[in-house]
Amino acid sequence: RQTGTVETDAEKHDVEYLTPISIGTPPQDLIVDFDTGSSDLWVFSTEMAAKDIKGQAVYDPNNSSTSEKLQGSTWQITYGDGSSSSGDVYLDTVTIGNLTVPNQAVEAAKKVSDEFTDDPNNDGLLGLGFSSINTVQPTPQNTFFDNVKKNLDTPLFTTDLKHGAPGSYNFGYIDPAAYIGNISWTPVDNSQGFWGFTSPGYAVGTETLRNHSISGIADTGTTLLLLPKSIVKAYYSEVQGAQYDSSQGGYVFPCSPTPPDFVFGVNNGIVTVPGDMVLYAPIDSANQNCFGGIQSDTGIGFSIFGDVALKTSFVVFDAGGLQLGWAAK
Ligand SMILES: O=C(Cc1ccccc1)Nn1cnc2ccccc21
Repeated sequence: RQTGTVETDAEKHDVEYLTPISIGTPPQDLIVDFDTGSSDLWVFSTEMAAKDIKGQAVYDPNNSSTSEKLQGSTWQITYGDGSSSSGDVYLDTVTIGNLTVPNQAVEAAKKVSDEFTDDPNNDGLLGLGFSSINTVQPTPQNTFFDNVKKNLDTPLFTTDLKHGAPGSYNFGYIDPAAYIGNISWTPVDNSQGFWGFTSPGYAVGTETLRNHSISGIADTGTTLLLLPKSIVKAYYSEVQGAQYDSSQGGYVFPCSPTPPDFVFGVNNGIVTVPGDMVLYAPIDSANQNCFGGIQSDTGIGFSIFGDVALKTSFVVFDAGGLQLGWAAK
């Protein structure tokens, strides 16, 4: 039985968290976005057109003595923000920290959309969602976590994302030094392939929790906290000068004073998103107005507890108990 840990670095404004992995023999090092909101492990590869690669590291299956083409298999994924990629599939050895999976499905990109080409630091994605939504055809493949979990002390991983500082993903154990107080546990609905859960309510600032069921997913691949329009309006009604700016595609408000905290329930506990985390990023060079870290989930069909929510907490993604644990830190 094993456990593992790997450090993840926050990009500017914590827009994404990038984590090192190794693929093949000899090991090829890439840095990818660990994404609990999807379930494909795909990487930039030597099968792509040179014009679509701008600074990323690429996986070369021909340079790995352990790669084996999964004949006839292809993949194609489109994310909620419209970005997309596609290609073919190899089985190869993948190592994260001290954990190795010998025959992991590695999805080699042949095409990626501009959002990925224009993100030089990101060499691909490692899905940590449920394997039921893996896009490989004709036979969907297992995620790294699904393949490694039989070797783990316990089938869970934890996230400890931070604001503008390296965080960590741990596999197979809960580090008691990584959080304070108690872990609030809530059941996971994985029927859509996501780490879905329902929060019982929310509060703005120091008010008492309002009963309002919020069904959403814990998604490290989404930057912001995307909530029902009514809650977003209630929150920004308490932020001086806040307004919906269609040119920015969301609520913006003066970067000072610090806006109120946003609190959401997890079972009988609460998670507090400090006001200064709702100040997602300045939209002008004078840093006068800021884009909000809380925006509407309209059109998605569920809420998304992205990095703005996750980086406030130590979160346990427990596939054994099919539950999520949230703790302060
Ligand atoms: O796509 C989204 C956010 C989103 C926006 C609008 C509707 C639904 C969801 N997150 N995401 C989760 N994993 C991702 C991977 C790449 C890009 C975005 C990714």
